[in-house]
Amino acid sequence: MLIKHAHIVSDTEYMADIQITDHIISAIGQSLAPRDHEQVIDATGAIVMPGLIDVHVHFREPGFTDKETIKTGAAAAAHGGFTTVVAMSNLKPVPDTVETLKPLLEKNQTDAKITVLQFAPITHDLHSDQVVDMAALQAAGALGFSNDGVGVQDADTMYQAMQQAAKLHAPIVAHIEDASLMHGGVINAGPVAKKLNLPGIINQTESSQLARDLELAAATGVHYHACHVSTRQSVDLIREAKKRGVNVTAEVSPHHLLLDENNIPGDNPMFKMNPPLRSRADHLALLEGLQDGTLDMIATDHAPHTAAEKTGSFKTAAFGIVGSETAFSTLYTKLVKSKMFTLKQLIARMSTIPAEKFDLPGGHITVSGPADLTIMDLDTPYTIDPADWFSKGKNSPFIGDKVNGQTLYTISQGQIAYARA
Ligand SMILES: NC(=O)N[C@@H](CC(=O)O)C(=O)O
Ligand SMILES: [Zn+2]
Ligand SMILES: [Zn+2]
Repeated sequence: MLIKHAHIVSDTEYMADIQITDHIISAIGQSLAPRDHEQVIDATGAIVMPGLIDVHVHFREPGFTDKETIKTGAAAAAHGGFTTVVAMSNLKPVPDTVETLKPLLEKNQTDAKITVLQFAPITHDLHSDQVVDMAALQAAGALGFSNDGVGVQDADTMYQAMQQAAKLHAPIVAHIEDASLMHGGVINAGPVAKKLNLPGIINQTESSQLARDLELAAATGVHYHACHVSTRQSVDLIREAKKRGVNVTAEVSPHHLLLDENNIPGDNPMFKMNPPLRSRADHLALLEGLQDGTLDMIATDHAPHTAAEKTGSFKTAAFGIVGSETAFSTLYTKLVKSKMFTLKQLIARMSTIPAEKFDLPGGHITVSGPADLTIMDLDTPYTIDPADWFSKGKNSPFIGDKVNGQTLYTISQGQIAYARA
């Protein structure tokens, strides 16, 4: 395959042609000539960036395939420009043994045109007592360990898990939530919760468990990754922990970067997710944390649910929104076009940095590197419409928004995973 007239935006920005042989970038140069029978893509007017990488998606298979399957989730990710994703393990059965993990890993390969990697759980059945056999699950192919969906409530369980993971050089990827502080909350504790008469979730539900975990991470040396950071207190704790050398990385979701509780238009569960949209002050702290590197990367927390689960009230609807097919366009439109971030900074946080921190392929456009590339049209505005999506989940607060950033091609391991018709 030959990509002509590529405006490459990676570590540096320049014009070149890119030649792909099998799954590798074989040449980057000026006026490369097509080989016999070579497929030629003319990228004139678009940008070519390293394929996006999302370390936090929910594909719901096995167990909840009315919400999403590996096939639909991976197609949605490819449509969003992602060439590698890492899937969470809040599934049924939870892949907490080699017997349940193996078939899932196989299906991640066969049903996806992009690279789908997998976290195994930290504990059996996501309960807070018994740590899984991490060595066996890692040997079977798990990238790391996460109980995403629920916090690990017992400190000693987390401590033991971190000790095991540290030995294996495997990351602990934490959904940080002290269940005893939830009190049935469904929205951020604050003026909007009061106005809508809904039970609130205080910031300390997240930050108090994060403080515990950072102490345990410091003691064990494990690579500790904080999922969907949502509060200013968490940003402060991570900034301080990094200063003293704790091996911590953190992600923030597009919705927490783009919205806060003031954007919630009444009791509409399209705006319900865990952790919730926080205050304006929290929102600004997350943007600042992403800017200064306290928050390393952006991850979507793509969380599809059925239409029935996302209608009605905040009180009864499921937590979570989809993100794969809107992340790049919404972030590009609101953060880059407004000049808050440069395009290079956004791409670093959506590709280069997650690749580096989780030791994943891609993140750069280089000769001999993997042919994981996304060709993106930044010029043509369009309106976000779930009818265009591959995901089964249509639960998004961004429906109807006018954005720029439309994927033309997603090329994963040298193969076209998505092409705009
Ligand atoms: N984020 C959510 O609101 N929901 C996620 C779980 C999670 O990411 O914690 C889900 O699995 O639906
Ligand atoms: Zn979570
Ligand atoms: Zn999640």
